Amino acid sequence: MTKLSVNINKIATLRNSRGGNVPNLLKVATDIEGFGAQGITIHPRPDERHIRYQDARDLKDVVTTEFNIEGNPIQSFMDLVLETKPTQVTLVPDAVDAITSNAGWDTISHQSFLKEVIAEFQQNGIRTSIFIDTDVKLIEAAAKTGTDRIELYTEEFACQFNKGNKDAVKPYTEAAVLAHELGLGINAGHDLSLENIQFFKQNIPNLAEVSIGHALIAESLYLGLENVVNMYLHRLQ
Ligand SMILES: CC(=O)[C@@H](O)[C@H](O)COP(=O)(O)O
Ligand SMILES: NCC(=O)COP(=O)(O)O
Repeated sequence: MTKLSVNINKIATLRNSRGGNVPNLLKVATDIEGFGAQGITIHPRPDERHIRYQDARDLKDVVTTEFNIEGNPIQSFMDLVLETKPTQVTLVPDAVDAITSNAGWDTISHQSFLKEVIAEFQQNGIRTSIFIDTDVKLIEAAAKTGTDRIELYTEEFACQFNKGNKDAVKPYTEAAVLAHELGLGINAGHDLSLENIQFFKQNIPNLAEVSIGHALIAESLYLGLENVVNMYLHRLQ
């Protein structure tokens, strides 16, 4: 079974746009769990443009499924994760000014740094995952960091799938086979959607978890619009 961890960054984006507490991030997380999702993912960025560090602290007491915190392990992020002790930390090498995550780790040149931070998280009972591209050498080097899992960075797959190029899944299949042989757990995420998720799942052996946010929230808005417009019309009769 592949677990679905819902990334709620975009709920925080919407909340922050008005400065109040609508939508209520904690209630949304609880409801998503109630609807059956097996995890909640957040990606607090240093500028706190969506998820705030305080959200991570508040969610810690609310999330009852798998809690996954993603981010670049700068000192403030490390302190937050060690304080909140989520189920899993996903390390992402994103620049401070990145609009969204746009690269996986170079696990060769950052090998000793990754080893060090991964060991610290694991000593504190936190499962680790590394956001990574499909390159064989990077997967082999990831295994040497001691990480529990990798998260395959799926933007390129999603982009090619959208253009009708289904062969784009092949490097992901090969990376997953190799990762499994090396004893790594396999997660995946970025731009996964209702359109591409079934095909991706069918082609990736041992896929433990996907984290999905942007498309899932956009699809929820769209699929919910008819219902809500009609509820307003009913109240206006
Ligand atoms: C690692 C990853 O792919 C996601 O966390 C993605 O970066 C979502 O972050 P944003 O919501 O800030 O785009
Ligand atoms: N790790 C990927 C994630 O949490 C969500 O990415 P996206 O669906 O918002 O692109």
